[in-house]
This record gives sequence, C-alpha cells and structure tokens, in this order.
Amino acid sequence: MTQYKMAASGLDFYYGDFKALKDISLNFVEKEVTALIGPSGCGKSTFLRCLNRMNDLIPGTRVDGLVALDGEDIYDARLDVVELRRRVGMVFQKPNPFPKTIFENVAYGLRVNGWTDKAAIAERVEESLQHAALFNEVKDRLHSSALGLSGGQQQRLCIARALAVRPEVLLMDEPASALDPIATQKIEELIHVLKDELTIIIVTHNMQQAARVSDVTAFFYMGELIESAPTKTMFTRPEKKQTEDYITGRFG
Ligand SMILES: Nc1ncnc2c1ncn2[C@@H]1O[C@H](COP(=O)(O)OP(=O)(O)OP(=O)(O)O)[C@@H](O)[C@H]1O
Repeated sequence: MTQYKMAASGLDFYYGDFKALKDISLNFVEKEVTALIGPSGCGKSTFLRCLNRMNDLIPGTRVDGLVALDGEDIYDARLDVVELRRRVGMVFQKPNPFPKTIFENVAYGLRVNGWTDKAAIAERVEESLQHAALFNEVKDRLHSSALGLSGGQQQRLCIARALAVRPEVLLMDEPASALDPIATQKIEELIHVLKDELTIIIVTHNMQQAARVSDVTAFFYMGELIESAPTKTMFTRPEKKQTEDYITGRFG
C-alpha cells in the first residue's frame, strides 16, 4: 500500500453552523506538488489550513474526519501542535516578515525551537537563504531590516524562514498573487527546486501557474472536492463538467 506523506479522509469543516468543507478525501504523495484550484470561497484556503491545524486558532470552528501525516492522525489530542507546524510549514499570500533583521527573521523558528549555538544558527540561516534563492541578494545586509526588501524578496525571505526548521511539507496559500511577473517566476522556479526535498501543497487562482508548477491538481467547488488528477490530465481531459467549465474560464 502506498504510504502517502499526507492524507485527508472524510474531512468536514465548520465555521459555526456553516459547513465550509464537505467530506474531502485527498492524498498527497511525498515530493510531489499538488495545486488546489477553484473559484473564490470554495474552501481551498480552509482546506490548506486544516493540514497544519491553523484553523484551531479560529474560535467556533470544528473539524470532523481524518488528516494524517506519515499515517498518524494530526488531530490526535496527544499530538504536539508546535512540532506539527515545524514539520508542516506555511507561506501566506501576503509576505509577512517580522519587523526584525533579515537574519533574525530566518533565525526565529530556530530560537523558538530552543537553538542557542550562535555558529549553528548562522550556518542554518545562510543555508536557508541559499535554499530560498535569496542569499546572494542579501548577503551584505543580513543585519538590516527585512522590511527594506522588495515584495518578491520578502516572500522568498518568508520561504527561507519556513525552510529554516526543515519542514517535510510546505503549504503555500497563493504565494505569488501579490507579486509582479518576475518575482512570481522566481517563486515558481523555487518550487521546482524545493520539490526535490519537500511535499508542496499550493493554493492558486492562476490556472497557468497550477499547470506550470504542479504534478497533481485538485478542483474544489462550494466546499466539495470535485476531482483530482495528474495535472496534465486535469487540464486536457477533466472528467467532470464543472471542472471543464472552470478551467476553460466559463465560470469563476
Ligand atoms: N474565519 C471565517 N469565518 C467564517 N467563515 C469563513 C471564515 N473563513 C472563510 N470562511 C468561509 O468559508 C468559505 C471558504 O472560504 P475559503 O477562504 O477557504 O475559500 P477559498 O477557496 O480559499 O477562497 P479565496 O480563493 O477567495 O481565498 C467561504 O464561504 C468563506 O466565506
């Protein structure tokens, strides 16, 4: 039996009485990129946030069903949520660096995880910035404010910050939608490189982007998963009429 890196099965999610996700079952193969697509409000971000329990932070919400990481239920009461979020990192739509230096942004997660050895921290910070394809642009100003970087650089810094704690899965919620085309291209190139080591799940509104970066695409509509398939199949021979209508731009 294939052991999936992550798997959701029969997942329902409620904001109060509103059921935002209905019986979602979707598996994620290790080191593949999965794109979540669908019209605004269909539940893509809600689903993404279920995968590292970010929704726990929203009062009045409830989740039913199972989400597994390496076969283990992430909603188990005994699970350490801090460790879960170390293993399943997240990058958001708007770059959100802390008002600290570039160095301290990347070192942040290490310090939270108890690192104190200065040399080890410096080494991991450099490695993470290299990994996020940002090091060469910032190496001479590591101790300047991160807020002085361009939007695209800030987003790569946020990726470096997520990578510093060596996650196994990276959740990306429209990571390039606030960026210009050149910065977007850099993020897409980075996804190609990162998937050698990580399982990536990305929400995107941009169908061309989904087609370029992902191995598998999943189409959501009104809280339901309509279909998921290898990206090539999805964009050439979707099974469901709703998927076809969406990817050909007939709605959404
Ligand atoms: N904090 C919240 N409280 C109540 N309802 C919410 C909350 N967040 C999202 N919703 C609702 O849940 C549904 C799914 O929202 P979600 O943000 O997951 O969709 P989405 O597909 O990611 O949309 P978009 O592409 O516009 O970001 C929507 O109807 C939305 O209004």
